[in-house]
Amino acid sequence: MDEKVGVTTRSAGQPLGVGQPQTEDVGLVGLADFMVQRAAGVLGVPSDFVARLSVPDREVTVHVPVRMDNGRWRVFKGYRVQHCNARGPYKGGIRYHPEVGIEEVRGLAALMTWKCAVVDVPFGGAKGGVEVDATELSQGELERLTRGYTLLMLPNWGPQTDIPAPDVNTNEQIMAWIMDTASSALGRPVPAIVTGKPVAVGGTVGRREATGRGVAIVTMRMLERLGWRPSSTRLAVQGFGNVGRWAARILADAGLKVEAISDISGAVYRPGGLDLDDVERHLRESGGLLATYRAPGIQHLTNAELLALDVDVLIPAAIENQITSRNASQVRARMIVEGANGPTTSGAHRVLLERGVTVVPDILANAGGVVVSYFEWVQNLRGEVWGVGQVNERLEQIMARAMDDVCHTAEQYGIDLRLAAFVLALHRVVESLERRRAPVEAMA
Ligand SMILES: NC(=O)c1ccc[n+]([C@@H]2O[C@H](COP(=O)([O-])OP(=O)(O)OC[C@H]3O[C@@H](n4cnc5c(N)ncnc54)[C@H](O)[C@@H]3O)[C@@H](O)[C@H]2O)c1
Repeated sequence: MDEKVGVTTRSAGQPLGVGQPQTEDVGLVGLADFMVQRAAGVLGVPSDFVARLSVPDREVTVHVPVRMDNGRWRVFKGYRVQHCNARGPYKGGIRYHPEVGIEEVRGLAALMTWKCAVVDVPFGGAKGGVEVDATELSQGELERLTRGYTLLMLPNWGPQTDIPAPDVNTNEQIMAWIMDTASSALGRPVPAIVTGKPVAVGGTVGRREATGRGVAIVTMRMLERLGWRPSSTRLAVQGFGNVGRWAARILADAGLKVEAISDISGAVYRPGGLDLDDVERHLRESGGLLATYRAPGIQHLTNAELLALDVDVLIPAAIENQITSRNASQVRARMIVEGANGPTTSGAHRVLLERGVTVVPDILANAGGVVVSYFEWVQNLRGEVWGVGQVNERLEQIMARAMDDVCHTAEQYGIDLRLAAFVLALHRVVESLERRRAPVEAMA
């Protein structure tokens, strides 16, 4: 998945950037708005330019009629927001959620612009959503909804225009339906119109683990910068899903001691390190949750206790708003790598910085998914099929370079890594807009 849900503090109709956070605990989108404003201050970007970037290029609302299994029609509301394509085609996931709304989609579309710019892939930012509780639909209804939404959005999508991907409650199969619907409508195969597809229909190897691998790459890079030895670094990971599981596994393979992991049922902790193979075996065989895992030396904790464990690195990789101004002072890790989107609120971030904790921000740390989406798009456009070694090697190069760029920006301006990531992203977007519209004398 490319992106997942966040919270916004904007009120209806209010553009991005106007609603500066007033409260201590502003989450994902509100915090991003605020960071863009601050980044503009650091770079001296004029307010009219920021205002221009505070609203999306295009917002499309569609009403998708779907014949339900009982023969009756239902109409679902769907959105696509295209924020900015200064650096390349719009790119961003589609989420199916009953509470998805235009404001949330608008905020997340802008975040994609910044995320793609931080890792320097040639995409702009977009996001889509359909107001639906996907668990209430049969597979047939879900397929008809997806095909209907795709047909209505097709005038705005295309390999060089806007390329959707999975997000909350959408998956590889839904991307395959999108690709199939677009290809049928256009009369030719267009795999590059969507990423996150199954490998059998033009998806790429390495996509599933890409975000967790990216988290692991930036973590290792940061350890190197700080001079910490992997073998004496203790790690706790909140969330053992797509992102957390892969990050934990790859970092354990790199020699770190993964002492605690958690899922929605709670956390398991073993000082000295968990046997992740044994945990995986348990999850596979029981089809269950971590709360039922038993092994010698294992302690069961709550998620809140995991966040406060005495470890060196904490990777929150579950959901947003986990580290807030209420619990930030209890965090004992010296480094936080944000695998999830928006796990740290604005108030918490301030507390952590005051305490000298290094926070590797989400728009950098979890960008591995969109980087490998970019690889999928490139393979589709060129008719190539890359091996897993090539995908992982190029992912490593891009994530490591982005980490270095963000650290360099932080040093250059004497700012924290989150602000540095936004400064870098804003700089890249503004530069591309300016060069595209530069007057003749700027070419000298
Ligand atoms: N999957 C991606 O490619 C990707 C890309 C970028 C960002 N992200 C972000 O990473 C985070 C995790 O995504 P994922 O794809 O791994 O999701 P997932 O659904 O695969 O896994 C989520 C994990 O978090 C746990 N969890 C859920 N609610 C929890 C709670 N209240 N407390 C503690 N644990 C809880 C779940 O049990 C599960 O282990 C999200 O914030 C998502 O937006 C994911």
